[in-house]
Amino acid sequence: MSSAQKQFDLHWLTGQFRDPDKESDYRSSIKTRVRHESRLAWVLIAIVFGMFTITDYSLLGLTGEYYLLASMRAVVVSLCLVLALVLGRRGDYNRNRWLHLLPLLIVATGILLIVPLRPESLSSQVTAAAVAVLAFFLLIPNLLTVAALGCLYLSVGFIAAVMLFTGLSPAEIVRIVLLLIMANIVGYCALLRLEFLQRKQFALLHEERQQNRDLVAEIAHRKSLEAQLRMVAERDALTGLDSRSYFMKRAEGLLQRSCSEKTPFCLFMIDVDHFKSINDTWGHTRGDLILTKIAEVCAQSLRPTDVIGRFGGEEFIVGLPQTSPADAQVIAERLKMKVAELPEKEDMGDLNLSVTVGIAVAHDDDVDLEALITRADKMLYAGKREGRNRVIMCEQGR
Ligand SMILES: Nc1nc2c(ncn2[C@@H]2O[C@H](COP(=O)(O)OP(=O)(O)OP(=O)(O)O)[C@@H](O)[C@H]2O)c(=O)[nH]1
Repeated sequence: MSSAQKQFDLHWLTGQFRDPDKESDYRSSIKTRVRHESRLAWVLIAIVFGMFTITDYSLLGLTGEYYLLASMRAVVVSLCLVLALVLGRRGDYNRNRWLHLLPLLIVATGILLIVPLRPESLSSQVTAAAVAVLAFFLLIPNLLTVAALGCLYLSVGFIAAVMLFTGLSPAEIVRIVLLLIMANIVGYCALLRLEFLQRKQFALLHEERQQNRDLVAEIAHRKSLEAQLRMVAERDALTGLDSRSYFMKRAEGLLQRSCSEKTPFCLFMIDVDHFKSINDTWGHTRGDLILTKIAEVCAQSLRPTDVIGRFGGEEFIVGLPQTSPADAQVIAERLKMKVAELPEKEDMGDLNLSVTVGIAVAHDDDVDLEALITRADKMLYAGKREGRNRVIMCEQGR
């Protein structure tokens, strides 16, 4: 049996969940309904019990016996109304289970007291007792165990009262016993079935809610995985800049747009000079830090409309839409200067941190990003050849 099934396993005798926590959850979930229905049931029972004073009057008249009976009914009715009020506010199968038993005992006692007071109307009292047993089980909201206790008290008490106060023959008493046993069995089985059905319904609802919660959690998990995957695909893990592929995608779009809007577009290839010797001298961790700082400086110096990515190793790539060649030159010079002024290199002795920048300018009908990159790359290597730490722009006429 799976743990979920075990959790919703029901006791065959009481119809309750075997798992106390689950049973407590169920009882809490029906608390409001139980309070409302209990109040209604006990008000109705008080009215019905009280109305029998009219039949008592027609049978007995205004005799001492009638007054005794009427007073007893008045006490029972008052107690039922008080308990209806209390149950309406504090009724709870979890905490005040025995409060639900109290009105059953009071009404049962009322029924029992009628036996010695009016032994001549025993046949109608037997019917009333059997009906009361069924009502205890089926009409008054209660736990099966509590209803069964109330009915046991009524049935045993009724048989005892009959034996003590009516002088019926043993055969007639056996008939009454059988009738009450039958009423108890029918009521018990019906309420047991009801308890099973209600708890199974609760269990199904609970399971459905759990499945919904699992589904929501699964969706959130998948979304976060998707975001992580997107992050891995779009971002360079070391610098946080666009990855090469994501840069290409974005730059492609910007280049197309510049072409259709006939606005200038420039591309930088930036390479850190003598980076191998930085790694060799200060180690790869320091080299990584320098790369991160250069990336930061570059990203901060650009406009939000520009795109920057890590092209590979110690090489960065920048796309600048709506930027004239003259402006591109100024921006590249500024980037170069800012890298040279990086504070991170201050404790690195005589390190002269510098970058070489190759710039390519897109022409009006130039939509080939790869070709633009190749041109910028050529400028970059021209700059390297010419001694590094410089900005080289390709000739306007390709
Ligand atoms: N720390 C670090 N080093 C890297 C990374 N990617 C590439 N490198 C190193 O960068 C160095 C690049 O060296 P080269 O291609 O010879 O170029 P260079 O030394 O910068 O010389 P020039 O480009 O000609 O000025 C290599 O030693 C790579 O191992 C990285 O992510 N972190």
